[in-house]
Amino acid sequence: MPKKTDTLEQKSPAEFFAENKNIAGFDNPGKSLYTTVRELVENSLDAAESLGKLPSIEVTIEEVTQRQLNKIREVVNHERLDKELYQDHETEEAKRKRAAKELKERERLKKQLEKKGENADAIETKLKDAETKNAAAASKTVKTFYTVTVKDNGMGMPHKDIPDLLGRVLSGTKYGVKQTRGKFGLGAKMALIWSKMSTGLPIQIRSARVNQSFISSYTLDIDIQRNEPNVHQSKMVDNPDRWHGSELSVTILGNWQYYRAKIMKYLRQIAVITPYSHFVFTFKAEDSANDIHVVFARRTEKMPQPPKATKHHPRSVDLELVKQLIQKTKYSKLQQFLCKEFDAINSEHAGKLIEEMQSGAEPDTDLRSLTSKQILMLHQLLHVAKFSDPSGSHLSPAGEYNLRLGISKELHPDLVATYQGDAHVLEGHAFIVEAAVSIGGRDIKPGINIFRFANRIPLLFEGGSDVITKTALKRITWPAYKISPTSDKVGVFVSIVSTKIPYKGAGKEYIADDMQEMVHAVKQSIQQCCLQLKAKIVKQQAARDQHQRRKNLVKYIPNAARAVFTVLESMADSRALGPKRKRLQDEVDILAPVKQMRTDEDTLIARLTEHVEKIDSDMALEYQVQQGMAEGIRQNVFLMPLSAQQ
Ligand SMILES: Nc1ncnc2c1ncn2[C@@H]1O[C@H](COP(=O)(O)OP(=O)(O)OP(=O)(O)O)[C@@H](O)[C@H]1O
Repeated sequence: MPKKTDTLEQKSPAEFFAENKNIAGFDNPGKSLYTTVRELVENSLDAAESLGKLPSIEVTIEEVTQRQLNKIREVVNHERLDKELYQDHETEEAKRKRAAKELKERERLKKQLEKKGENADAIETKLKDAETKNAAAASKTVKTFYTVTVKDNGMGMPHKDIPDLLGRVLSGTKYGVKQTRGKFGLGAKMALIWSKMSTGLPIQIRSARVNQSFISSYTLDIDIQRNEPNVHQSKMVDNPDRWHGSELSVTILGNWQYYRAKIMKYLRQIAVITPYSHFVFTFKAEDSANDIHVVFARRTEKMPQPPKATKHHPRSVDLELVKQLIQKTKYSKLQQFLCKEFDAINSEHAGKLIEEMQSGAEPDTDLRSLTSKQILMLHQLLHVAKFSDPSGSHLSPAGEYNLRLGISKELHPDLVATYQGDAHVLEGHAFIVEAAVSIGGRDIKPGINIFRFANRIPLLFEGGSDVITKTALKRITWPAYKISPTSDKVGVFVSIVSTKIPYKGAGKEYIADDMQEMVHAVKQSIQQCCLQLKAKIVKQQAARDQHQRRKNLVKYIPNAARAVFTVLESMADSRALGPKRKRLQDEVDILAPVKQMRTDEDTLIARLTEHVEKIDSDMALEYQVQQGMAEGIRQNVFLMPLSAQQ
């Protein structure tokens, strides 16, 4: 029995997500800054790619101090009356103790670095870094705010839909069966909810559709209790240049200091997976000396074919979805409905399925007259009947070319191998796994460095539980491919695309490791890259061995020549030649040139060097021939004279 005081309450979706921000990746101010950038950038990429436009995206983060924020909000910045009331107040005694502790820590660090043999400049830089970190920690009670602005050249949003798209949680245009980065209709709204909770400032939007004569300009926030947009201002501004795209700007509480590395890593990885995009990133600090400006330039105009919307696969639909489809479809007859609304069912197949239902329904039964029982039977049958798998042709993987290009441009590895697998199926949704494995390169640490992507988004958090991390670390026998998982600098890049990425959670951080189909496809694609690398590594190793052998032989030539020449000299000098010595002299006749001083030590060195080089190139040729034969059947090429074409 509920207690009398128990009152029934209902929450709107916006309230739920405001109270459980971590579910959507807004765990703390730093992570919220990261997720805001990420959600806006991903919307921009979706918007440009769906138009078939090469994305050009500008990301700006501008530091806003509490004072500046108050000015924007028209709140008077008051002087503190009682300093002791404040968290950041430090007594003289506490200040003295902190300074002593920092000095001690500095000395300890200095000694440690000197012991490691670091030079004076490096020591000074590291001490400065440590001081900056201390200062950041000491000032952690001082809150910093940021205005995040992301501008794109995408398809823009219809004027009348903007309030709903950006001010109502769980509304969006990406719920269909199509590969998109966005899926939940949540990301941009979470940024708005966080801005409302942390600064109270609304979001600013400018947006224009292709060939639109005006630019929509909105200032809006969200009524969290009602899950409704709250429009402060809406205008249509002239668009003489026919600009199209969107620009969203939101001011939130954040922590650049702690999340700077993650944000930069995110941008760099998104540049790897979309080398056809152009990103301009600017950080405007309060002190302009700390400003950052980075351009991730477009390296190719070759964009993957955009993903296509597809139909629901019969194995992927639940009972509710079947009912919804029946309500929404424009088709009125059962047979038509089955073959038009589902993937993998043609008209004949639909007829057979209806017969198999044995429910009294006929191919031309009116859909709206189906009883609940008949719908139940249909749903059951869709999950037990045999259907061909979705083909995956509607998906848009990055492609081996783009993957290789992105990795080469950002990391400059010594070796890289790529592989794109066939389409596989998970709960009625097709997915494709692509992989690349690289060796060496810039900013890569010795060991296995994993880069995860899903629907061309980098995944940077919760890697430990992810199917890609677990497979790369536990299911690949690296030494079998002549790769050392501890001392080689190995980059493992895996990108999964699907109409439904099986993320754990709305934060889109990782894909679970408990789906056999996924585990198998990820493992296979990494292994295929490793096989290609093994062939290259073996060749490199053989070339290195050969080079070493030659080096060793050449190294001993002067000694050997000297020894041989001394022997020859003493033989030539010898007056008493026995019969055996005579025979040798007849057969080889090498002593005469020595006697006449036509052969000296240098001649021997030159001849020996010539001989080593000849043997070396003979062996190299033999090796090439063997390799050529080992690499499989060659196709004959027939050449004909140009005159034969007439
Ligand atoms: N830059 C943009 N250009 C065009 N449309 C946009 C842009 N940003 C957002 N939208 C529209 O607003 C909708 C809502 O965006 P939101 O980020 O809230 O969710 P989503 O991208 O659909 O899904 P998810 O929560 O998984 O990111 C999108 O579906 C899209 O239609």
